[in-house]
Amino acid sequence: MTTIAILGAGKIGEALLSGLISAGRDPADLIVSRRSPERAQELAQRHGVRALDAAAAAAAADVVVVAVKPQDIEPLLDSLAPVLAPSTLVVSLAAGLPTALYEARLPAGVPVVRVMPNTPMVVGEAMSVVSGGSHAQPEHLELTEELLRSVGRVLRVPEGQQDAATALSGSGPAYFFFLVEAMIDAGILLGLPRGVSTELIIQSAVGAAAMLRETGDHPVALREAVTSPGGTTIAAIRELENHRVRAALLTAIEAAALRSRDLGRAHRIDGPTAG
Ligand SMILES: NC(=O)C1=CN([C@@H]2O[C@H](COP(=O)(O)OP(=O)(O)OC[C@H]3O[C@@H](n4cnc5c(N)ncnc54)[C@H](OP(=O)(O)O)[C@@H]3O)[C@@H](O)[C@H]2O)C=CC1
Ligand SMILES: O=C(O)[C@@H]1CCC=N1
Repeated sequence: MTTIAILGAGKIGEALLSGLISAGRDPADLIVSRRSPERAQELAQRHGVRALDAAAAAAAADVVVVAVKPQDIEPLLDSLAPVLAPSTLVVSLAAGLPTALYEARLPAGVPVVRVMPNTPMVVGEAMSVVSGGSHAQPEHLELTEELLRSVGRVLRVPEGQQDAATALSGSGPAYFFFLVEAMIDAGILLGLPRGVSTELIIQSAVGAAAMLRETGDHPVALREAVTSPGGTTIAAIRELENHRVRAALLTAIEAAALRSRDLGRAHRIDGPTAG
């Protein structure tokens, strides 16, 4: 069986861990690592997996998933370099970090695949966007995609599209949660009990998402079908347009992509950037 080490089992790392276990992967084949050994042990006990420090976990694994914050990558790669060889596949989930950074810091020939997943992997509904580095062979991409398909959908893109993908689907669930939160508050403003407002909005979100996926209809057509002449929806849409919500989304998502690019640029490929 393939042994998988998740280095940095925080929010997205634990989401992957629980998604893989729910999808039927044997916990005996999974290892987790966190900076705090106590937190790693606690997580390991909760999921019935092993906890090791990063270097020991990587040495014992066939696939090393890197899920630390981009700011924490340098010391981690320094600790992994002595234990990794080209027989181990490195899968990076970190926003902004190019495969070239890993390739420069790890032994020659280690295959690296860059992935931008998202948290809905806890319910098997992730969107994961995958790109291979220069030593990644078709079998490395296929193995990565097989793992990620067990927790959702997978799309392969050129690495140059990863910052955009990060802004769209990596961060995307947060935009929907933000919208839902605001819509629930609107129900409170209108005098509904919070529980009622929450149920109305969540079911509307689930229903709208299911229609988008299952009908394949364009979002404009689906919105137009809700928007009766002289009715309630167009009154709300006028306010959304007055408040430039569409422009705000374009600017917000562009800001996320620029931030992803900057996170990558903060690391010189041949060594840490001073200051
Ligand atoms: N959250 C999300 O929705 C998504 C996040 N990502 C990417 O995933 C990465 C992690 O993000 P997120 O999960 O939100 O962050 P978290 O802070 O929740 O998790 C980061 C984890 O890394 C651990 N860590 C740091 N250094 C080491 C080390 N040397 N060895 C082992 N573990 C270490 C931390 O351990 P400790 O807790 O003990 O300090 C922590 O658990 C980022 O690069 C982000 O860009 C990608 C897609 C979506
Ligand atoms: O906010 C972040 O930086 C990470 C990457 C994508 C989602 N969360």
